[in-house]
Amino acid sequence: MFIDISNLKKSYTTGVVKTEVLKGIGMKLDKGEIGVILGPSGSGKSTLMNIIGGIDRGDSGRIIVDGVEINNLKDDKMTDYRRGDIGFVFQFYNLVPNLTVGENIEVVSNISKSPLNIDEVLAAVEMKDKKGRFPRELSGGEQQRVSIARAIVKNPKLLLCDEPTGALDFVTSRAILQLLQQVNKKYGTTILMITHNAAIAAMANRVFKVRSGEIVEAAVNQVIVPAERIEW
Ligand SMILES: Nc1ncnc2c1ncn2[C@@H]1O[C@H](COP(=O)(O)OP(=O)(O)OP(=O)(O)O)[C@@H](O)[C@H]1O
Repeated sequence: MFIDISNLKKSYTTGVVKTEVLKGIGMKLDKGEIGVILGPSGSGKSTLMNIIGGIDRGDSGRIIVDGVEINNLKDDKMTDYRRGDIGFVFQFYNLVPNLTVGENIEVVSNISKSPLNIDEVLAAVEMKDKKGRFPRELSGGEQQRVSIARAIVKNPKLLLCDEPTGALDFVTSRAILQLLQQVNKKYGTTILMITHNAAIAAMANRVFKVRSGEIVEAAVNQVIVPAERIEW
């Protein structure tokens, strides 16, 4: 198992109020698979993903990623893990506005141990001809392509996508999902994606339904639907 989580718990305390956000999560994902996390707003999806990505820590439980128990890592090792092994894609792209497309990718490539070739990655996301543009000169879908290129240039073991199509229309969303499926095939990158959209689950190997901090259903898809055939 590439991701193997058991009994993960997490609470946040605001003032005197303690909220249990993750109540004993268990989930598994194999190397090279696509996993989709489905669930309503506030159910704990981003908290779970942030813990898997080393942005946050669980209070208790076991979180093994590629054979390493990450919840016990010292801060500097956690930073190495987050920087080296994990690619992040968010709903609102988070590109640096005063850097060009190429430069946005270069800043990540420069601090990576074994980066992929920038032009190859830009070609993979069909943005090679826009390398010199600034983010404001791109559509939302194009900005998301660049943010995917930035996430994969470091050749991450795991690509974490939090609502990657949340701000995009249907056609653009589907193109982005197709791109993620292509990245998964071309580079063998394991992908874990959060979405509100149940239709997207059809392109995943495994689907995890989260409600109020618990996995209420974990399903394995026998048939993986190509993203271009998904409708909603
Ligand atoms: N840093 C924090 N401090 C306090 N409470 C937090 C913190 N982060 C998240 N929460 C709370 O934890 C709960 C789960 O939040 P989380 O962002 O994980 O949900 P989500 O399923 O990703 O929601 P959405 O789909 O709206 O992004 C929410 O009630 C939220 O208010």
